[in-house]
Amino acid sequence: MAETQAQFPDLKDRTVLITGGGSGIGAALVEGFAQQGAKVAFIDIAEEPSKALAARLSSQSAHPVSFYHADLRDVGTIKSTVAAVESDLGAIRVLVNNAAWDDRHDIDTTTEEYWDNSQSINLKQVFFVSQAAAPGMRSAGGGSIINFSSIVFKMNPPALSSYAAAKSGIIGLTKSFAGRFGPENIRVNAVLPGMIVTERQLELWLTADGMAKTIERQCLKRVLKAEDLVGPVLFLASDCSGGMTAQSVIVDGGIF
Ligand SMILES: NC(=O)c1ccc[n+]([C@@H]2O[C@H](COP(=O)([O-])OP(=O)(O)OC[C@H]3O[C@@H](n4cnc5c(N)ncnc54)[C@H](O)[C@@H]3O)[C@@H](O)[C@H]2O)c1
Repeated sequence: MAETQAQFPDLKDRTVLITGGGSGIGAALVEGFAQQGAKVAFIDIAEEPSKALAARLSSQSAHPVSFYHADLRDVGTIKSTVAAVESDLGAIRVLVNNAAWDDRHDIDTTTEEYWDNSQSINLKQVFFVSQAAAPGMRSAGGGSIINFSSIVFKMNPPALSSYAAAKSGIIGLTKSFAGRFGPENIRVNAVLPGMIVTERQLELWLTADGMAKTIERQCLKRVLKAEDLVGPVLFLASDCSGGMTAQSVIVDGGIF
């Protein structure tokens, strides 16, 4: 359940597309926007959890929540899926580029194939989903694009070089897109989460010791969860942040 109580009336009936909405932070965002009465579409590669999420939320939201199964590593698939969302729900006014793959790898043994695959999900698709959604936003009079980066690239992570490169690349991409699209009233901002405890993170990467060390570095002495991203993203999506673009918003409990 998304925890934010805030209401952003301008988001009601607005078409919102969230990539990687089937689990983790993306799923909390799907729920958060649905609670605002937005028309929410999300893309994911994970069929079962995504279908279950869409079914659960559709029964309790003003509009049905629409799941589109797609592999974002394929640019043709991105184009056809964005076109399908627009055809079903109208021009996308809010795009949240949330999907990613934070796999660990050793620099010495990383292959070209691994690198290309990692960049295609962590960076390349952010460009092409935004490129595909922008013309509709432009025709509709404007919009808001929110790109998920990470604080991790500032922390010298030894086993995340490709992911860190992509996440820092998203900052540059955000600023370039903001410059290009600002005159068309399309705002583009980045969000940099810190350690966000999700089921997947707990399964794959997080240990009790690692979590304690991160909380030690945070000003806020508690675990941050997916729901902690909902309020900041709703704010960036809403006209309440209408003067903000090209910015990086850190949500890390005060590490930076
Ligand atoms: N969880 C954290 O601690 C943390 C920290 C910093 C930044 N972030 C960023 O926040 C965002 C969400 O993080 P999360 O932990 O919820 O991520 P996650 O890995 O749990 O979720 C990503 C979603 O993207 C989907 N996805 C992966 N590959 C795909 C593909 N090829 N096509 C379509 N969908 C695909 C997955 O199925 C999943 O539902 C990511 O951009 C991540 O980099 C997370």
